[in-house]
Amino acid sequence: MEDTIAAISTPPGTGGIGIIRISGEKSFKIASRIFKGAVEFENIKTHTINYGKIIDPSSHETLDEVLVSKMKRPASFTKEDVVEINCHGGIIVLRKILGLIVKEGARIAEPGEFTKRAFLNGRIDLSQAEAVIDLINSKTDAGSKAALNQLEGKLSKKLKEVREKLIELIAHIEVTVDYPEHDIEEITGDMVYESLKPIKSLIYNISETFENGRMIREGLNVVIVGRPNVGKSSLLNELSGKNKAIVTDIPGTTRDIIEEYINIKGIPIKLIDTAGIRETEDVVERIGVERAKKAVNESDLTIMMIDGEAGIISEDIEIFNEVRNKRNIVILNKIDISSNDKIKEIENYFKDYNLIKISIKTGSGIEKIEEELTGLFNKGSLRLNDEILLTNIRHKNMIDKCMVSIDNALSAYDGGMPLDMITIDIKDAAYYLGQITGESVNEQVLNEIFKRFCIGK
Ligand SMILES: Nc1nc2c(c(=O)[nH]1)N(C=O)[C@@H](CNc1ccc(C(=O)N[C@@H](CCC(=O)O)C(=O)O)cc1)CN2
Ligand SMILES: Nc1nc2c(ncn2[C@@H]2O[C@H](COP(=O)(O)OP(=O)(O)OP(=O)(O)O)[C@@H](O)[C@H]2O)c(=O)[nH]1
Ligand SMILES: [K+]
Repeated sequence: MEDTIAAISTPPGTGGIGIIRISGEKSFKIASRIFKGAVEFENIKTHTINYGKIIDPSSHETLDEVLVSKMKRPASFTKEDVVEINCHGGIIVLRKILGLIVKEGARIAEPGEFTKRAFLNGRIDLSQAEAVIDLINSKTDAGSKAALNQLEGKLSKKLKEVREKLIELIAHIEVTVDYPEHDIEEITGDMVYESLKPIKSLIYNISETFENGRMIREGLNVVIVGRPNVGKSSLLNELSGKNKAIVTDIPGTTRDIIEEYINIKGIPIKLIDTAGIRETEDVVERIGVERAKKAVNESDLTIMMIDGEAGIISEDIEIFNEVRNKRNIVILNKIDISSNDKIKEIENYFKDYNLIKISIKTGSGIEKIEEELTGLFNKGSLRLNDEILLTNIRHKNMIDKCMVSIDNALSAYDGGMPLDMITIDIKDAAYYLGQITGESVNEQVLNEIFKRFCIGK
């Protein structure tokens, strides 16, 4: 018999209500021992919520006044008998009740164990279980929508279809190879080739969605660079609408990297304000400079800022040299106090680049930056509702391995290999898809995945 598991499923700390969840064969028996309400627990109807008290049967001490829900298997999250106790939120009371439940025969659940059981008992597949983690951890609206889509099984459904097609193909080849005398229609190399081609393009298309998927999950990485005092911190503050970065008129006040998540039309953007890329004798600042260079290398876009009042100086050019080969936009700031000559000079220097003129002080031009940022993302049209989106690097790796296997099968055919050799690659392809849905996944991968969950999930 599987252990009966229990955990506090609400976040640590004080809240209005705290929920303890119990799952497994003993959960109803345990609840009967500790719950006293108008109706005996065993007579409570499944999927109802009931008022009563939690009383320690050995000391007769009342621990809390609660609402208890009963969910009879298999119609529960884990597909096991589940009891949920809604307590008053204090951690002391919650721990006391959890202790009592353990004394009565349950054990404390490991992180993610409820969800792991939901997976092992077949209620959700592996990619859906992973979507639960993503949903919990999502930082933005778009990120949580993508996770919810995955939780609803859109990705799984597609991949299962493809995997079934591959398996049918393998079966057909095996019958052809092993029982040539049977009167089923024999499969030819050409037929295998023709079946694999559309699968390859489908897998390729799914793989391609990862670029957007990653951005949705993690946010677009945007790094702001420029020499001291051009207005980097001011821009970060303006775009984020908060006052996180320190704005001063002493050059070099941004000594380190400041990160801020913002949301423009539902698109998550991680803005990074740097100390500027430039050589310096100051040790503290030099570390900042190294980190700035690293941030630029990892960014999806860099915003290079120029001070329109001061015009271009050699330091601007040095900084621009670090980012000119990256995806970038150039911002001419402080147009409110820039002379026409300086503006012309800057326009001329950056005539082959995307130059946006703004004044953070007056607010002019800021919306052009926002358009530029959202435009990067799927050319501005974020269609999340019905699209499959790969957001998980593990899934992306498996999809790519699947693609390589299909490619190998196709080139094995081109190279005149016999059908039974080609099936080896097709089997690999099916195996990799199964690694995403959990149909061919091993214990170690499972443990890796579920340990990322929080306790009580
Ligand atoms: N109190 C509480 N809230 C919660 C959860 C929970 O476990 N407990 N969930 C946990 O993550 C999420 C809800 N997800 C759930 C998904 C399926 C089932 C469930 O019982 N499914 C059954 C019966 C469905 C039905 O009655 O139609 C099934 O699929 O067989 C429960 C919760 C979020 N909120
Ligand atoms: N007139 C005018 N002043 C601005 C504008 N944008 C920023 N400033 C001012 O320029 C000064 C420097 O701005 P910051 O945002 O601190 O510049 P920074 O690039 O982050 O500076 P460091 O941290 O030194 O690298 C502040 O006094 C701002 O108020 C603008 O559009 N017009
Ligand atoms: K600053």
